[in-house]
Amino acid sequence: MIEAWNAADVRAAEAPLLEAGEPLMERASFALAMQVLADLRARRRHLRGARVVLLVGAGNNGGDALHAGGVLARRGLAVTAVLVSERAHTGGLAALRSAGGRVVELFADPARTAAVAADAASADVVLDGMVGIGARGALRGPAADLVTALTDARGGRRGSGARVVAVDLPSGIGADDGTVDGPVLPADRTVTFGAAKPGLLLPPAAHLVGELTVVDIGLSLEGAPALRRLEAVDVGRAWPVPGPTDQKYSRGVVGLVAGTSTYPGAAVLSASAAVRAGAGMVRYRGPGAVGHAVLAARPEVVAAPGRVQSWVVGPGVPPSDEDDGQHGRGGGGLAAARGDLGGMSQGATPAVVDAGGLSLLEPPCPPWFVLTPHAGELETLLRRHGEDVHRRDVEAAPLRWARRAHELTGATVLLKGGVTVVVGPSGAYAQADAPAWLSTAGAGDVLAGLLGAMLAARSAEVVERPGLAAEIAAAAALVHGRAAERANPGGPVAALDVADALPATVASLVAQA
Ligand SMILES: NC(=O)C1=CN([C@@H]2O[C@H](COP(=O)(O)OP(=O)(O)OC[C@H]3O[C@@H](n4cnc5c(N)ncnc54)[C@H](O)[C@@H]3O)[C@@H](O)[C@H]2O)[C@@H](O)CC1
Ligand SMILES: Nc1ncnc2c1ncn2[C@@H]1O[C@H](COP(=O)(O)OP(=O)(O)O)[C@@H](O)[C@H]1O
Ligand SMILES: [K+]
Repeated sequence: MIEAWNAADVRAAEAPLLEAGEPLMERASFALAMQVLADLRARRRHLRGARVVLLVGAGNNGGDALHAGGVLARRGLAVTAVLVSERAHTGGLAALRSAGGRVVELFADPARTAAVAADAASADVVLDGMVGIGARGALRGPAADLVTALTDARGGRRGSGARVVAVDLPSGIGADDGTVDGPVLPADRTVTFGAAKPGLLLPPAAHLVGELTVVDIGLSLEGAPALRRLEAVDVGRAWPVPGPTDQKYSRGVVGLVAGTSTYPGAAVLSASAAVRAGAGMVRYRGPGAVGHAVLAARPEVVAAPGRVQSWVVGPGVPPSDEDDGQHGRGGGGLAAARGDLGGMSQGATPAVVDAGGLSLLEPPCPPWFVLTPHAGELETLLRRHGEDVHRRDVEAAPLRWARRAHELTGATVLLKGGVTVVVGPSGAYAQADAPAWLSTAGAGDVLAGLLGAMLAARSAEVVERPGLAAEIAAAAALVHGRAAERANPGGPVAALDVADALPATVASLVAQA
């Protein structure tokens, strides 16, 4: 698991060590230099003569870059520091100069910005040390102009020309929330110190981080992290592997309220995913014609009422304001979902509430209800609660708005997207496991069925431990993303293929753990 800590927590953990005279900056910058050397060795035969440009701001982030530059210059690399501010870390500057590094005072001669950017773009490595966790707001002044010019000089493409290594974080991102309010230089790698910061894991900033390296500088961080990211081993270890005394009811029954005559496919996809994820049983409850389609695809599904350990409500059910009255026919669709959800809020059965189910919610909900909106659906849900928010706001600050939805409803919220953000009563997760190929119709229905099966398997525990639903939801996002990758590595996937890849994906996660 990757744990990410807010800037204030990192500073608080640094303070006593700095007071005790621990050389934190030396540790950080040495590790940074070693990472740069390792990356260079992988790309060229000789290090001598490789060109490194440091972009250096006024604070300790610039100090890290300058000290690392000193280490690299001593190894024979040609290092140039570009100062974007009048002030620069004194010790770092002295270290670089004594190692033979050059210094360009860009702040004193802004007309040179384009030329400096062109030179940096053709170097082997650019270290972005303009600001770290001490930044206030978007980059401004010469730093902002240099980033804009350098992004132009690289043709806007990451991976072309100089390799960009961000020091602690790509300068200008919101360290705690991943917001991007101005120019930011996209990194190929980010070397972060002490602990990951939430902004490195959250979109939109997460897309500018590249490969993430966390350097241990000896901080002891206390309390709960601001954000977590599950890794394969966490999910494999927690997977409910059946034992010799298990039977279908102990493994969990998923009740599926999904699909209408207009959208029967969603029910098929959710049912397939729940069956393929190892549910003990899947019960379908919905319009008869849809039930026939579900049974034709998955004969394992049972269309009779009975015991249920988790509900999945809403895939393929249009929101209530689109309901034209036909969806309630045949004892299924919206009418069934509405009746079921009302009863479920009172009971103690976990539920996944997706798509049209979201419009039926009547908060307060228990934390074992997991809402699974995409950004557009979250906009609708939040606006119904009086928030003046648009989809673009949700996309610009997903953790903030997922958290708001959790506060407003009481439910656990899984916000779908390229990075899936989950917020529950004891913390938040950000999962980035899925290839972009997964953004295809029906993928969300598969996630709903998969999550339903995972909640059903640990139904009683999910109700007892308020934070568990979020952990399971984050795990479902990981499994979903990995199944998409497994279904067709590097290429397009269809939603049903993702469901079909679940058994092998789960087997490999369990085997690795
Ligand atoms: N305290 C320490 O000894 C350690 C600090 N570390 C480094 O120190 C960094 C934090 O250092 P600081 O607290 O000095 O802060 P930063 O270096 O992140 O930035 C602060 C400086 O940047 C300028 N600035 C702020 N916002 C700006 C903006 N929007 N546009 C342009 N310039 C802006 C201000 O002049 C300010 O002095 C961490 O990110 C990390 O890289 C690491 O070396 C670990 C140890
Ligand atoms: N750019 C992306 N990269 C990776 N996964 C994505 C991306 N965009 C969306 N997804 C994932 O694809 C799925 C789409 O779900 P959803 O929007 O509900 O589609 P549908 O309603 O058609 O099933 C979600 O699991 C989401 O997290
Ligand atoms: K930086």
